[in-house]
Amino acid sequence: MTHNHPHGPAIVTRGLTRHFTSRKQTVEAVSGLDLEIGQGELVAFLGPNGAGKSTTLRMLTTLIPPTSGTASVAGHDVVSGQREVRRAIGFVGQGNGAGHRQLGRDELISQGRAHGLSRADARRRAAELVADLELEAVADRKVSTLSGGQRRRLDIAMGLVHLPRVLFLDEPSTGLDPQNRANLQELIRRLHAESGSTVVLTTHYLEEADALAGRVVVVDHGRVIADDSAARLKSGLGDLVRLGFGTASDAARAATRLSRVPESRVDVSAESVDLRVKDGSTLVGEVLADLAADGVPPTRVEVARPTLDDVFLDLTGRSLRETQQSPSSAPADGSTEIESEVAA
Ligand SMILES: Nc1ncnc2c1ncn2[C@@H]1O[C@H](COP(=O)(O)OP(=O)(O)OP(=O)(O)O)[C@@H](O)[C@H]1O
Repeated sequence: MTHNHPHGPAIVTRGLTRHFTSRKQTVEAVSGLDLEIGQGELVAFLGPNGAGKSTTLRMLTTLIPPTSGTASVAGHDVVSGQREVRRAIGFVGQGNGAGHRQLGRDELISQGRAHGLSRADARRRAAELVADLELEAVADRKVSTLSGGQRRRLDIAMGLVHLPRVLFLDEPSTGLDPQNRANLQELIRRLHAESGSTVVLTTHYLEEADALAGRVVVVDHGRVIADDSAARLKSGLGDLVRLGFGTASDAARAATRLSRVPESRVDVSAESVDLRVKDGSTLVGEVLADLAADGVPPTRVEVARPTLDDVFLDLTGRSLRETQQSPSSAPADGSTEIESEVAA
């Protein structure tokens, strides 16, 4: 399943903005989004509930028009070239696209027919997708009997029936258990690698953005607040060395000492001092020796690699985890955390 792409980026937005007015109140769901996504990129839009991720996707997939600004997808304007955009894209929304008493395979065939394939081509395409996405166990069961994870896989197959050049997935793994979420992520990764399609997904799972996307666009209050690879976003922040002390005055003395560490940031809170510094795990030995020499050895030390949540916290002053409403919110997000107790 590879494509011959026309030249130019897959997605370009300029000042893309969408307002909603309800009960005389105007909500600026997306405010002046400027974005360029190249062909073949896998991009995650990461942000808390209400950040504007779905609204952005709904504009890019021509479901709603922008209030102002422009967007083009696969070389076509989302307003004047709505039909062409629709032909070029696949969209898997938050709800289940498949939800009938039909068999999974028949759903796929119907979808192919809806995209203008002949019956024979639709059958062939459905068979291809069943094989590619390993949907054999799903294809000959009624859609209504499938588990959440199986339905999401079938939904994705439905979005791929017409070989879209750009695939949009709105919160593909919301509501799935960790195992199904991991399986789905693996499917998306493989699909992206094999098809060469551009894939844009939204998520509020930190570990999903971290694991899946070459590029993470962090969105908050309708604006892009960061846009880079997860690795670069995190390395820009530095490791966190958290030191605990017996008393607040020891912590304050240690903080004064630590403020001399080059290219670092020090925050004191009661008996605890946070040192943000690149290569914290390498530096920690030196830091402990210095503090011991100054007569303020810490009673507790933790070194944590930065997470995308730390990036979000640094940018907004809020934790993405705290802003999540999902009850099945993600566990640890792939960071390694080394913790060691130091004898007082
Ligand atoms: N049809 C609508 N009418 C009024 N307000 C809307 C409408 N759709 C979205 N909004 C508002 O726009 C803002 C952005 O919503 P959007 O659904 O794009 O956020 P999101 O980042 O996708 O959130 P979630 O992660 O919860 O899906 C929110 O304040 C939301 O309440």
